[in-house]
Order: sequence, then C-alpha cells, then structure tokens
Amino acid sequence: MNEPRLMNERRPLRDIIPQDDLVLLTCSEMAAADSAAIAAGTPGTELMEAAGAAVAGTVVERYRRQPVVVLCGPGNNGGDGFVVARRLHAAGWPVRLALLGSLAALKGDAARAAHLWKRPVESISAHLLDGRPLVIDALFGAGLTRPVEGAAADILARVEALGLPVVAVDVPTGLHGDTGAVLGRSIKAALTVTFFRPKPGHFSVEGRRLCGEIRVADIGIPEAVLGGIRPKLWKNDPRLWATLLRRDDVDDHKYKRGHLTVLGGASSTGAARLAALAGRRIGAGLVSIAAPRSALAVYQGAEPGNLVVESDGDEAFAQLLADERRNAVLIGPGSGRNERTRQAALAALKADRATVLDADAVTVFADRPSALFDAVSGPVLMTPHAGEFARLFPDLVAMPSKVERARAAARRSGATILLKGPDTVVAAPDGRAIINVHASPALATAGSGDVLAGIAGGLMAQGMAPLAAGAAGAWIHGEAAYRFGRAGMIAEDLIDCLPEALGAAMN
Ligand SMILES: NC(=O)C1=CN([C@@H]2O[C@H](COP(=O)(O)OP(=O)(O)OC[C@H]3O[C@@H](n4cnc5c(N)ncnc54)[C@H](O)[C@@H]3O)[C@@H](O)[C@H]2O)[C@H](O)CC1
Ligand SMILES: [K+]
Repeated sequence: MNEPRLMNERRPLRDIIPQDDLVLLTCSEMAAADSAAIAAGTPGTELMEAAGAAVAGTVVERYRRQPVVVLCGPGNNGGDGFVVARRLHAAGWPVRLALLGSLAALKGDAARAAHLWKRPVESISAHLLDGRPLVIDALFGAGLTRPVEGAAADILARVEALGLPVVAVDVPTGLHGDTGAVLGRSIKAALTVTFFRPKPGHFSVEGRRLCGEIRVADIGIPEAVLGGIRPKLWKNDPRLWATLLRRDDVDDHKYKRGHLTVLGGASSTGAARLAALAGRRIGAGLVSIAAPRSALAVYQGAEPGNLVVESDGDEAFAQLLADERRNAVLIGPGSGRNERTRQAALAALKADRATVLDADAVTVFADRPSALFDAVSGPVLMTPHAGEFARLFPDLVAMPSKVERARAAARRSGATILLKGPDTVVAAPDGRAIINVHASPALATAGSGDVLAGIAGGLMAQGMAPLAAGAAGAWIHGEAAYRFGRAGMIAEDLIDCLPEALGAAMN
C-alpha cells in the first residue's frame, strides 16, 4: 500500500484565485484608476458626469420625488454633487444646492460642473433642512484628510438630529476611504453610491454602520486599468477559493486529505476537542489530538472519531512530527501559555508543517516575539483577536487601517495573519489581503475561535495555502453562524452547521 508516500509529496499549496470584480481599491489606487481612464481617452469631466448621473439615477430609482438638498464640498466630491443636483432638477425634482466654501475656489472638473448648474448656490445653513428634504452628502469623499469640523460638522449634526434620509456620494463625509475610521464626525447614510470599485473603508466596522446599502456604479473606467494598478486587496467571497475545496481526485481517500494534529491542553480540554471536530467536519482526512498523559482519558472518552495520542513533555510533540504524514498542525486552543505550547509551536515550525497558531500559541511568545518570527519559514497562519495581536505586535496597534496593521504583522512575522473581528482581515506576507464581513455577531461566543482555528487547520491539512485557508475559514465560519440563524448559539452548534456552510461555499 503506497499511501504514506502520497502524504510525503510536498504538493504546491493551493492558493486563492484573484477575482477582479472583488477587488477593493484605496483612495490613491482609485485616483490612479481615474488617471488611467483619462489617459485612455475618457475626460475627467465625463467621469464626474457619469458619477453624478449614477447617484441621481439611483436616487430616482430608490426614492419617490421629494425636496432634495445637495450639500457640496470644495473638491470633486462636491463636483459630483453639482452633477447630481442638475440631473435631479432636470428630472423635475425640487432641488436646493449649498456649497461649503466659495464658487471661485472650485477647480477643474468641479468648477466645470458648478458652471453647468444654472440655479442658486446657497451657503451651508440649517435653514436648508426646513421641510425635511432628502440630503445628498457630497461634502467630502476620497479626499478627506483631516477631521470634519465647522460648518460641515454642524450641518451633519443637524441632519442627524432631524433624522433626515441621506444618500452619500462615494463615502459618507467623515469616513476615511482607506482606513474606515471616522475623522471628526460623520453621517449615517441609508445608501452610498461609490464608483468602479469599493474602498477598504466601506467595509470597516464604522464603514458598514455609516454607509447603509452600498451601490458600486460603473462610470466608464475600463477594467483594464486594474492591470496597471495590480491591486492586492479583495472582499472575501467563495469565488476566491471555492474551487480549492473541490475534491476532484477520483481516488480521494483519507490519507490524501491530510492529517491535522491538534495540541491538546491539560486543563481546558474542550477547546482542542472543538477545534479537532471542526477540522474533521471541514474534511481533513485524519485529525488527532496530542494529549498530555494527565488528560488522556478525557480526550479518549470525548469523541471516538478523534484519534488521541499521548504527548507529554517539551520534546514529545517534536517526536510526533517525525511522522511526515502529520502534514498540518494546530496549536493554541486551550493548550495553555506554557513551555509545552511554546516548544510544540517551535517544533511544528522547525518541521516545516502547515501550522495554525491560535490563542495561547500566539500569546506565549508575547515576551519575545522574535523567537517565533525567526522560526517561521513555511506555511503558517496566525489567528489572533485584537488583544492577542496587541501582545505580539504592540507597536502596530496604533495604525488606523486594520488591513495595514495585518499586512505589517504578516511582513514582520513571515506568517499569514487572520486578524479577527466583525471585519476580519486575512493578510499574507506578500501583501495580498482579504477583508471578510461575512460574519454574524453570534460568533462572539466562547469556543467560536477554536472552531475557526480548527476549520483553517483542516483546510491546510487538505493542502490549502494559509491565505486561502484563512479566507475560506472565516467565510465558512460566518456562514455556519448564519445557517444556525437563531439566538442561543454555542460553538458546538457551529460544528453541526459546517456541512451546510461548506455546501453553500461550493455552490
Ligand atoms: N473615479 C472616481 O473615484 C471619481 C471620483 N470622483 C469624486 O472625487 C472625489 C475626490 O475628490 P477630491 O477633490 O480628491 O477630494 P474631496 O472632494 O473628497 O475633498 C475636497 C478637499 O477638501 C479638503 N479637505 C479634506 N478633508 C477636509 C476637512 N476635514 N475639512 C475641510 N477640508 C477638507 C482637501 O483639500 C480635499 O482635497 C471622490 O470622493 C469622488 O466623489 C470624481 O468626481 C469622479 C471619478
Ligand atoms: K460624501
């Protein structure tokens, strides 16, 4: 029987398959797309006209005709606003337009758009809101560089106090397009119309709270411009990795689907057991728990499907990994912040195994992160939550962008970082990153992280590269919670919903 050989061949790990329509562009990449479109023959004025037309068209589509006030800022976001106002007026809507700053200060495309508006330009004042109009927020967009204050902040506060409906142009004013942070004050929109591709900021926790429904309008920027930009950020979706889940080998069998070894702790055995179950449910061929002698009986009595192997003492785990069929390792859930965990993690990295380091396996290195980073050379996925991240990368916490925080940590550690949260970011050392918002608040339950780590470990056992395993794991984890779909979910429920979630990912 030649199975063991199959386990030894180091097949290339299967990695994500980039999808252009899932790309997210930063403000500067968006400006580059603009410039490329203009260089390819589409005047900036046409882009602005198309942007304003897209907003006006969406408003007409979504709202009954009613009084509208368009709040325009001093730049091209405001320029878009002039186009929106002109088009809504032409469609018979009662429109008022107010400008922050002076007409004379407008430049370029915005000045041209303002020139085409032949009706009054008012100044920003609370009286604009008499009659409870629909508000078009064209104050600031991709050019926001500092906190919103003064008249702009005042009018937004007034809009909010009156509870008026808001449609945001590109991004709600005050939301930073790249970091998704709020500078000064912002405004909650019912609908945000952005252009060509969304921005990372649209999907931050604040971004999702403030943008409302997000519409991405085609404004005539050719897809080909992406070739020159070479974006490295995508919104998570099964289309990035679902084909990697397919089991096309006709002679598929458990040895080909990898062997995930989970380090079991002595005290809280539930975490490792949950992770092991998740690894099996997601399709790993074999999953075993390396248990200390003192907890052997507990693990053996728990789930018959989990192989349990004794692994006591610091060197024991390294000896286990002498068996190359153990091609993937998960350390952390419930394993304790102790020397055994540290040594097991270093043994897995030294043995160049596909390794997931979660929870205790991350924080046990907090005193000397370099000891961990220096040992990373192969496929490693770290899955910290914000607190664990801060212990390992304290100096990165101040970075305003979660994507950039995760990317910096990945570059520094050499591992792929899955930085958990309602907006989980998975970032590889080469800069590629994926934002996952396919998640439910119900996931904030004890043990949920153990399940996620087990899913990712099970996928890496089957040959998925860390970025793909992290993205697929985060999405499937979220889908399982949606599938459970009712209050009172506990981590074990996620395990039972994994087959449906996996099925949803593959359809
Ligand atoms: N392809 C596209 O994405 C297109 C985008 N368009 C629109 O253009 C804006 C970006 O325009 P820009 O002039 O660069 O910046 P803003 O209009 O957002 O800001 C104007 C200006 O304001 C200054 N500023 C920044 N922050 C503040 C602040 N807190 N207080 C006061 N002043 C501030 C800063 O100098 C900015 O330059 C984009 O959002 C789209 O709506 C194109 O119209 C069409 C193609
Ligand atoms: K805006």
